[in-house]
Amino acid sequence: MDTIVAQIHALAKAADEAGRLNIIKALRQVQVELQSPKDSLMEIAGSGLVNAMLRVGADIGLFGLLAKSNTPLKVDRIAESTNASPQLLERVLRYLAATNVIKESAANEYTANMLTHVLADSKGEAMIYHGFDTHGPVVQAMPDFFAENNYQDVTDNTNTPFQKAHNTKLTSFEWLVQQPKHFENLQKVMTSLQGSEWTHDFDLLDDEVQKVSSSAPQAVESPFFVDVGGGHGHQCRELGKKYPNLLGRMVLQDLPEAVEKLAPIEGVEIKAYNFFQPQAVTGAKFYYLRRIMHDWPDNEAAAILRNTAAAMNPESRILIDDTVLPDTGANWQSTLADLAMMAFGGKERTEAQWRSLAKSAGLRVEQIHTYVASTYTAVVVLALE
Ligand SMILES: C[S@@+](CC[C@H](N)C(=O)[O-])C[C@H]1O[C@@H](n2cnc3c(N)ncnc32)[C@H](O)[C@@H]1O
Repeated sequence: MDTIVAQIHALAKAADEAGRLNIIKALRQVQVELQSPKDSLMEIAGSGLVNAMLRVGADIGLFGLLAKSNTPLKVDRIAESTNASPQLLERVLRYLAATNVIKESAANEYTANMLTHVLADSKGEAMIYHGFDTHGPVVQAMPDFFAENNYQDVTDNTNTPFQKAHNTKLTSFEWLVQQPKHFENLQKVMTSLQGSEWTHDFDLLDDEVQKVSSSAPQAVESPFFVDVGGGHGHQCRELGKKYPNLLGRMVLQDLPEAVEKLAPIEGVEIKAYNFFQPQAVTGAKFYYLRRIMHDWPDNEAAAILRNTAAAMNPESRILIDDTVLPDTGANWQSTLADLAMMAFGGKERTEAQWRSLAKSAGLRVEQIHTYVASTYTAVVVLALE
């Protein structure tokens, strides 16, 4: 068995990203095929428990404790540091080790594994809380919501499982900005999803950046890149690192609650902006919307695009950084993302859906730059019609 595992590790190490994902897909398939009906039913019975125990682990600081320790820790020592009883811990830790969240090193003794380190990081912790506190109740509400709404598609973001779960009439973002802790977790989660891969081999971007003088930083009156709904500004930072000549010509926009307390970012003008209002930065070369469109139903998504289009000149382009779903065979990650977006009124879109959305806002799809083929992640370039 160890030889097979070592061989799989070697294969994954030699593979590119698509190959790595294919190996995981094959392993999941093998697991399903090897499971007896009893195994499968037990797994279904326990679904949700891992998330609850992850939340408990984060609450008591378990992952940070294990990750920081150079040696394995006995349960009694963990109990002292966390104020949880050793008896409770013994049972919780045993389960977390059995589900590969932490590693059991000896009887009643535990250490961190790779996953523990991911969860100990502040972004991992934000994902635990976002998944359990914000998204978890929404998932629970989905079956009853669908039944009450006669199993119709979710197209109105004021009537979704989100409102049912959180007992609110507000849309998801209206609610989130009133819940600073939840909103902060979402922003942190966003900084952990993807880096600047979208810039790789993107000829349009490279060509346009070339045109920007590489001499002294220029005034922001002629902005080049506007990150609309850019959260904590991680994309502007990445772009500034890759293309220092853009410093001084980038603008970060997001809701006041997201940007008002943000520390300054070198070379980036930070502006509070609601994308349902007219876009005040006119004539920029690029308006970049990453993971924005998929948060909204078609009507709202078209309104955002129309507000942006009204600020564009014929040379301007909108860069939508999102998923382009394939017509068949979509993988579990993208289908999961689609249902997760549906839960508050958003959706992942196929190429035909992107084209029709662009047209409805007076725009045309000029190019689709797919930068991670295995996850269908692409920059959809829109120009004025
Ligand atoms: C899913 S996050 C994506 C953040 C960032 N673009 C990224 O890819 O990491 C959605 C972003 O849209 C922002 N947002 C939501 N409603 C907005 C609005 N009406 N105007 C401007 N930004 C908004 C949120 O604050 C959040 O930062």
